[in-house]
Amino acid sequence: MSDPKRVAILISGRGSNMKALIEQARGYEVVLVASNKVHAPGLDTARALGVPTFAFEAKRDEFEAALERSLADHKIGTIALAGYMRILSAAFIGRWRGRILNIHPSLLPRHKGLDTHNRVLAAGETVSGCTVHLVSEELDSGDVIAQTEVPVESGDDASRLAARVLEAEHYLYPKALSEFVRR
Ligand SMILES: Nc1nc2c(c(=O)[nH]1)N[C@@H](CN(C=O)c1ccc(C(=O)N[C@@H](CCC(=O)O)C(=O)O)cc1)CN2
Ligand SMILES: NCC(=O)N[C@@H]1O[C@H](COP(=O)([O-])[O-])[C@@H](O)[C@H]1O
Repeated sequence: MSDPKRVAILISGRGSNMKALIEQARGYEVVLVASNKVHAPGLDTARALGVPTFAFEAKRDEFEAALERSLADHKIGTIALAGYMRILSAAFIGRWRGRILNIHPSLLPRHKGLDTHNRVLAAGETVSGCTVHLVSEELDSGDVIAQTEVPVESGDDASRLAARVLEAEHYLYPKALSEFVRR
């Protein structure tokens, strides 16, 4: 039987949000870190923190089928995407509706998709931020769970803004997940 408090994190890269979710876990347990990239640096971080990992490189459907077997084996009830750089299939979303969260580095619904910080700067925004949202079939369009505003400062480039927003993400995501699993 799956348990909403048993969380799997999906990553594709360094996983700094994954590290924050593991280290600041309150009211939930991260029991698996999974990746579609076998050399994702975040996998080493997870192992160093004592969290079991699953990594497999395959076409989307094949990866998702193997992932779901691992999720079932670990009795996962909630999935947290953390820099997972792949679109989840509609079939997967349908089976996990309402149980997948993601963090996005803008104030959704503004600036969905990739290259977010450059687009925020190009739009002349004075305030940016990050959003924890439910994951639906349409990219970055699920219900908003939590948001934090972050100022855009004069002289910001994408890298400086990204670093400021990432700091806010590392606070927002664990807090939002802790409240989500208790809802
Ligand atoms: N079905 C959904 N899947 C995902 C969502 C979502 O809202 N619905 N959120 C994304 C968010 N994201 C990163 O966090 C993300 C955004 C865009 C892309 C993307 O365009 N990927 C391309 C190429 C990826 C690759 O190089 O393999 C693609 O999948 O065609 C990825 C991630 C996470 N998934
Ligand atoms: N659209 C998704 C997206 O842009 N996600 C962003 O990728 C970074 C991953 O960092 P991390 O791997 O260190 O957590 C984070 O800033 C996250 O918001």
